[in-house]
Amino acid sequence: MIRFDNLTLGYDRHPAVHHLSGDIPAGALVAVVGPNGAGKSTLLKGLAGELRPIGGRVLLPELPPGGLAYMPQCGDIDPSFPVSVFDVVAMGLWHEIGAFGALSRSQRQRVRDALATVGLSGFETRPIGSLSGGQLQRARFARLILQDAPLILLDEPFAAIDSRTVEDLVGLILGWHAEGRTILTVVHDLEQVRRHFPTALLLSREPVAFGPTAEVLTPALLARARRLSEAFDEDAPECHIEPAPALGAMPAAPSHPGSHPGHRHSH
Ligand SMILES: Nc1ncnc2c1ncn2[C@@H]1O[C@H](COP(=O)(O)OP(=O)(O)OP(=O)(O)O)[C@@H](O)[C@H]1O
Repeated sequence: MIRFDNLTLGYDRHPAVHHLSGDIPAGALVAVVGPNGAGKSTLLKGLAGELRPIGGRVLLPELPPGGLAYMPQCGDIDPSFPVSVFDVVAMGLWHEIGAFGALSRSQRQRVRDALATVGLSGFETRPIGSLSGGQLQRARFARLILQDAPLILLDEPFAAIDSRTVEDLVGLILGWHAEGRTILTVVHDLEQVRRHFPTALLLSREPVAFGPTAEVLTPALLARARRLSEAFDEDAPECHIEPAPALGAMPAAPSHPGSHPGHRHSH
């Protein structure tokens, strides 16, 4: 389970996500939606530990090494770096082999299997910079397959990707969900969310709703998110609004035997 406890995240004390409280149950597949600038990427950065909270905290379950996989929108792979597709994907095994370890035979086979799963067999020796946008996204997913993390955070994984590749990548995500992993994905296309994601978190600087997708993506709640986003004062000096109530629609968190919430990012 992930617990948000009055979490406020931002940059130089300018808040981007205000007073988020509530629980995301273990095993949930959550689409994070909201207008541009709503704080979706900021929330994922906060969860990934890349951003310290301005206030409140995030509680994550105890995770094994490499147990949190975070795929930012971009910037995690430098296409000008002279490295092969195979080597980039093999980085998903870093938590098993360390920074300078050599791959065993079976690990090399797992890299090839992950490439086959995303439809990139035959691309092993290609320089990473020679891939198209969709092929690069497939390679990033292959790396995630190898990381094998119980908690997966994806920031707009379908941006500028053709519909066939989106379908393939959604299939992978649904497979991870069926395996019991917890997945939060920023998605812009609300039709995709309605079709594939059982739960949605609607953000607009502050939480608007969380729960079953059909109850979150209603015209009234989407309009409220738009209004909040338009009314937001970018120049507000620092966090001053009152805490929002905890999100009532958040499903109760199931107990998770063997997991002891670890305190992270407290402020
Ligand atoms: N590194 C940064 N430094 C300062 N402000 C930032 C930084 N990154 C984001 N922001 C601001 O925080 C707010 C939320 O941005 P964020 O990227 O989280 O929104 P988003 O919902 O992911 O938007 P989009 O849908 O456009 O990707 C915006 O006002 C943005 O300008």
